[in-house]
Amino acid sequence: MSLIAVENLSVAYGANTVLRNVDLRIEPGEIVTIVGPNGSGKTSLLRAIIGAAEPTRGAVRLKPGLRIGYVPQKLHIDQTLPITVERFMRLTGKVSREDSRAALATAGVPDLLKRQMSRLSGGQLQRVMLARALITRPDVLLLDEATQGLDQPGSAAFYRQIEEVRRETGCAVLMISHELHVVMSASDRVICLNGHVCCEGTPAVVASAPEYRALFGTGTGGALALYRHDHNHDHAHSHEAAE
Ligand SMILES: Nc1ncnc2c1ncn2[C@@H]1O[C@H](COP(=O)(O)OP(=O)(O)OP(=O)(O)O)[C@@H](O)[C@H]1O
Repeated sequence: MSLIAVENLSVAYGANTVLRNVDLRIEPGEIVTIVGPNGSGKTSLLRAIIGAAEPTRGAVRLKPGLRIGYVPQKLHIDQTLPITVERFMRLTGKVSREDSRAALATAGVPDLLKRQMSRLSGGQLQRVMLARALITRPDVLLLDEATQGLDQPGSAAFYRQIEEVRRETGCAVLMISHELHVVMSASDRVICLNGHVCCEGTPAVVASAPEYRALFGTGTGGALALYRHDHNHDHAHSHEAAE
């Protein structure tokens, strides 16, 4: 059974239908990326999956007992409110220090427990958010543009961390991103959304699909070129280069 099965889903806000007849399945352990223009319904799709948006048609079926970890788009930390990473990790429930440490280690930031949230860099903050989502040992991680505000090497490093998390925990990943070329190389499957599923498939298939090209225009050539470029290098080398 799929972890998540979205069947003929439509979502509307009042009279404004933002998703129409969307079908999507997430299988264990796969990394799936949703791309699409602003306002194309990407966040609404994630909200429908976590039960925060009501379908007007169709359904979202979750595997019984499915554990979901959610990393939101951006968290605004009040600079005047002192809170350590350790406290932040415990805000949503009873979490042992060992579990916090383990989750931070999996997220690639093992030494941040005592740090102030407001003093973290953008990349560190996103990893702490990732760690918090990992605390419940999710079967699937949902990430909503988790690299917003990071520079390109920062984003690339974050996505490599996601691959590492998948390798270590075996969880599936469904993420939204605007950074097509960075994300594409980290994804097993890409879904191009524009109110409906325009096209989907492996990164290379989607990048060359006419529907995708129509939506992303001139950016597409660059994305495709970069995607190919990434794969012309062996992995060890490209990892070093992007650090
Ligand atoms: N709570 C809401 N009430 C009314 N309209 C909404 C609400 N949330 C989103 N919308 C509208 O639904 C459409 C889809 O929004 P959504 O946030 O799902 O798109 P998105 O693809 O994630 O966009 P972006 O890339 O800009 O984050 C937009 O036109 C938006 O204005």
